[in-house]
Amino acid sequence: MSNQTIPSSLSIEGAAEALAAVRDGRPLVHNITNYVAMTVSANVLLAVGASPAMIHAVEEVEDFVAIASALVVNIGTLSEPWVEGMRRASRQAAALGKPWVLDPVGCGATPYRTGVAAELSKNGPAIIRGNASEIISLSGAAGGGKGVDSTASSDAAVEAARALARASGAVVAVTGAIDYVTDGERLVAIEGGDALMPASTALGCALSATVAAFAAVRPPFEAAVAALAVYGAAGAEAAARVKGPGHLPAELCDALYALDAATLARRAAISLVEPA
Ligand SMILES: Nc1ncnc2c1ncn2[C@@H]1O[C@H](COP(=O)(O)OP(=O)(O)OP(=O)(O)O)[C@@H](O)[C@H]1O
Ligand SMILES: Cc1ncsc1CCO
Ligand SMILES: [Mg+2]
Repeated sequence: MSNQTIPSSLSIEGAAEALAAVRDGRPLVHNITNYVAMTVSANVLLAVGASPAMIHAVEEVEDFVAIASALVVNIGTLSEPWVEGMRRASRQAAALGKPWVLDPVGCGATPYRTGVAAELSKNGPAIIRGNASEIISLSGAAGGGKGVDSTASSDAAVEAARALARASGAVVAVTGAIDYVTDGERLVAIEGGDALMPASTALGCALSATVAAFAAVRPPFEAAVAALAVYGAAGAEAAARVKGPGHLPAELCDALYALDAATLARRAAISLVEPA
């Protein structure tokens, strides 16, 4: 991996500037997310400097999208009334030109979940963020997962991510030991985080919400790269302070809140993989 030719908007300095733009702008982020992730996602968004709202009623999602700066749709604990809210919110975001992020939680685990994720992916998400199993499954490739935790490495999902980006028109972020962002042509790798992170539930969901906050202040590709670098740096910083996964979400919020450019540069790295 080489970052000799990385554009400044995709650099660590670019990520620090994007974080400053989130803190300055305090974007209102509309979340349709799962019961498990709601509190940690809201706390992570507050810690990063955004303003979260958890709004899923079919009766109000379109009106809320109209006042929000970005939307995240996470299918973690889906049921039909929620899915209808997801449909309406995502269509409204696309119609109003507001960025929305799809987190296809557990895609591949059941036909219903896979079908809903595939349907929503056609509603013009700016970014799709998932773990390796979810991205492999949503791309239509064989080898998707069983539940909400990944059974594959992010390295094994890079080709699926590229295919999904081309098919959906979205920027695709696939996370794991190394995070990757692709628009079907460019491929960027982000190093950071810690192996303890998957041992604490919904940190990926809160990451997708963070990606939405960055998409409110930057174009999708830059937003995804910056959000992953910021989150990876804060995750590594937090993991160094805890004895186990229990306090990781709280330490992650503290690390996001305090994150400065020097810590970001020390704890995360961004490299342009393609074009080489
Ligand atoms: N082995 C690892 N080493 C370093 N960081 C990791 C590792 N695995 C995951 N992460 C980090 O954890 C965060 C969440 O990514 P992950 O792929 O675990 O999401 P997820 O499976 O969707 O999580 P969840 O469904 O529990 O919300 C990302 O910032 C990612 O970089
Ligand atoms: C554990 C769990 N189950 C449905 S959503 C969720 C949060 C992590 O994806
Ligand atoms: Mg997830």
